[in-house]
Amino acid sequence: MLEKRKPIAVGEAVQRVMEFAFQEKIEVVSLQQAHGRFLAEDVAADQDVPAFDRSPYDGYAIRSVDSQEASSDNPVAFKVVGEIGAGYVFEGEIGDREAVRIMTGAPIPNGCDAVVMLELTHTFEEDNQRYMSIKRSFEAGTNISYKGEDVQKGAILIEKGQYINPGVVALLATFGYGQVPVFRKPIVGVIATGSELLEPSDSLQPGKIRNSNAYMTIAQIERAGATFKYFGKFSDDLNLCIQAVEKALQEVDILITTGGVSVGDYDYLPAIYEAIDAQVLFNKVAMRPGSVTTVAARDGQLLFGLSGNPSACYVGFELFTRPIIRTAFGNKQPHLRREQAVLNADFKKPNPFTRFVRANASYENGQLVAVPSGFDKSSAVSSLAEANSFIVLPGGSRGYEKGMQVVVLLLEDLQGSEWPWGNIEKSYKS
Ligand SMILES: Nc1nc2c(c(=O)[nH]1)N[C@H]1C(S)=C(S)[C@@H](COP(=O)(O)OP(=O)(O)OC[C@H]3O[C@@H](n4cnc5c(N)ncnc54)[C@H](O)[C@@H]3O)O[C@H]1N2
Ligand code: MOO
Repeated sequence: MLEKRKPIAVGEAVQRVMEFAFQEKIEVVSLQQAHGRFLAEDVAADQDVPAFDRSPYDGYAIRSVDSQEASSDNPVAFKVVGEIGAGYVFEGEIGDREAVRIMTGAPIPNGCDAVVMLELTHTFEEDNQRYMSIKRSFEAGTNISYKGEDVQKGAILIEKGQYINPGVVALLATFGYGQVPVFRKPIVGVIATGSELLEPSDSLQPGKIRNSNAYMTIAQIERAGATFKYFGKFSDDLNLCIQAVEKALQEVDILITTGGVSVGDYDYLPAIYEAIDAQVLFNKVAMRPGSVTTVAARDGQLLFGLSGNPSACYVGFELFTRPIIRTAFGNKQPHLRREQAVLNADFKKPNPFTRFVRANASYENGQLVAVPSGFDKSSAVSSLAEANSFIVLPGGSRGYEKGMQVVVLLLEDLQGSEWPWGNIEKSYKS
């Protein structure tokens, strides 16, 4: 049994977890299913884009040399010798003062080197022949989208590990990826423990509370990009919990439990880890909230014992579980993005341990400004909805004042940070 708990630094705890980073696994999905996934190989351009010189406008393709004498006093007429829409190729040859009617996206006919926008032309017919005239000259290259002007063949366009956003989907489609290799999502199991727990649609009863952690954690798992599997809530019964954990471990890559990690009579997590022969990596971290966060490993699987207190559970997930999920996606920056911000409110609580204050960070006059998002206790649920960041307040101080420069960790920024964040636990004053 775990008796004495010695807190370790947050940085040390993160490192112990990261040593269990996954072997990346790859699967192939259809392009329609690729959004929100992480690309498992570099995408190189195997063709130029555009693949041929093309017209960016509806108008007439001409040889610029034929337009040189045109002016408002001296319109020059061109014989219209053909028409070409997007998707077709003009096969003919064009001669002196001849033009081809061309649509946006159509390839520039051989011999032509400029496109005149339709609005700048006048058309007429003579002897059943169509003509168009212009009142000014055009340089060679006017209104031509050149082959390769967007992307040149051979360029690396997207690197392995990149999050697939709608723009990446467009590139994948452009380069022929009907099927896309992506990193497999780890399956993260969730078990809530506590005899006090009701499910969200249950009516409240004396002494009971609704289980918010399981659903919050499920949402965090999805935000991190993984798949969840919910095994339900279990009352504080050691044998039931051991069975539930064993069963869940057969079906998941990572298992999260919430609650039962402290020192209460019914806090069974330490006993569960012992019973299933899991190796505890740490069971106390010098942080608030989430000091009780416990992580264990068995046969390469990680078990996250997150706190029952909602804010502590939330913070434990973001600091320790999220980066493990992100490394499974080949992400070299799996940790929350670190930024500097101005603290926009006094924070007068003494800080024995490094504090991760749920906060709202936004730009004001080009400066990132962070303000605590509500009630600051590890039991708080109300401060989470508005939180898009954590303000990091290193331990060993009696409080912090409005206007100070602080480190913030951004929760919703897809572009993470590398480890180390830098020593975020170091006092701001020294
Ligand atoms: N004597 C000590 N008591 C406590 C210590 C300590 O060091 N010595 N640590 C405190 C700290 S810090 C925290 S954080 C909590 C952690 O407790 P547990 O993680 O063991 O969680 P529980 O005791 O099961 O529950 C704590 C709290 O959270 C509520 N809860 C539990 N599950 C859920 C859920 N799924 N959804 C919403 N809320 C939940 C539960 O009812 C309790 O109120 O321990 C301190 N105690
Ligand atoms: O684990 Mo607790 O969150 O330090 O309050």
